[in-house]
Amino acid sequence: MIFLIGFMGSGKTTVAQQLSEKLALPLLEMDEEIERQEGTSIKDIFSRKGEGYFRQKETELLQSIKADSVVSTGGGVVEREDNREALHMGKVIYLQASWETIDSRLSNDTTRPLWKGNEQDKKEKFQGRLALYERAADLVVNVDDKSPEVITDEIIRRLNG
Ligand SMILES: Nc1ncnc2c1ncn2[C@@H]1O[C@H](COP(=O)(O)OP(=O)(O)OP(=O)(O)O)[C@@H](O)[C@H]1O
Ligand SMILES: O=C(O)C1=C[C@@H](O)[C@@H](O)[C@H](O)C1
Ligand SMILES: [Mg+2]
Repeated sequence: MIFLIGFMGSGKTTVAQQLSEKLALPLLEMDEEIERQEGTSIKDIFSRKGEGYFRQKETELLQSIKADSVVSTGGGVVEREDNREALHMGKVIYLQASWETIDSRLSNDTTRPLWKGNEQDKKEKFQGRLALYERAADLVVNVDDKSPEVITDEIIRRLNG
């Protein structure tokens, strides 16, 4: 099992797809799976049922994973202790991106309910998460100024090395 963790916009979804193809493992995109189960968007789940409800679904899904696969997690998966424990069942890869990378990638994004407020609010959320990602990771891969292909190949090389 390979878990990709990292802040919103770090490239988990993009890289997980390529990684699953190259390693010939099934792909599980957690945000997408929750949207499928709930029959609506993450944004809508947050606004109708609240973040607590979403987090509960996220934990249940994580704890239900059995098949060897590449898992693209949601950016907030490291917030709960239960989730951090569940991640130990696999290799945890942290896609580490600078604030500048995240801010420029998400500049026009309106789909992520927790990417909101002024620059300061967003930056605080980003900085508050960094230590959690680092502590949860088996492998830290910096993604700044690298293409998804280069990142994917680096992960495979370092997993085998
Ligand atoms: N290595 C990269 N270089 C340039 N752009 C990238 C790279 N990886 C991802 N992107 C772009 O950045 C945006 C965010 O990427 P992606 O959706 O994969 O992030 P994420 O980590 O899954 O975010 P979230 O946690 O919100 O699901 C997308 O528009 C994607 O095309
Ligand atoms: O960083 C977060 O807390 C989130 C990231 C997204 O992947 C989604 O899981 C949701 O928007 C929450
Ligand atoms: Mg994603």
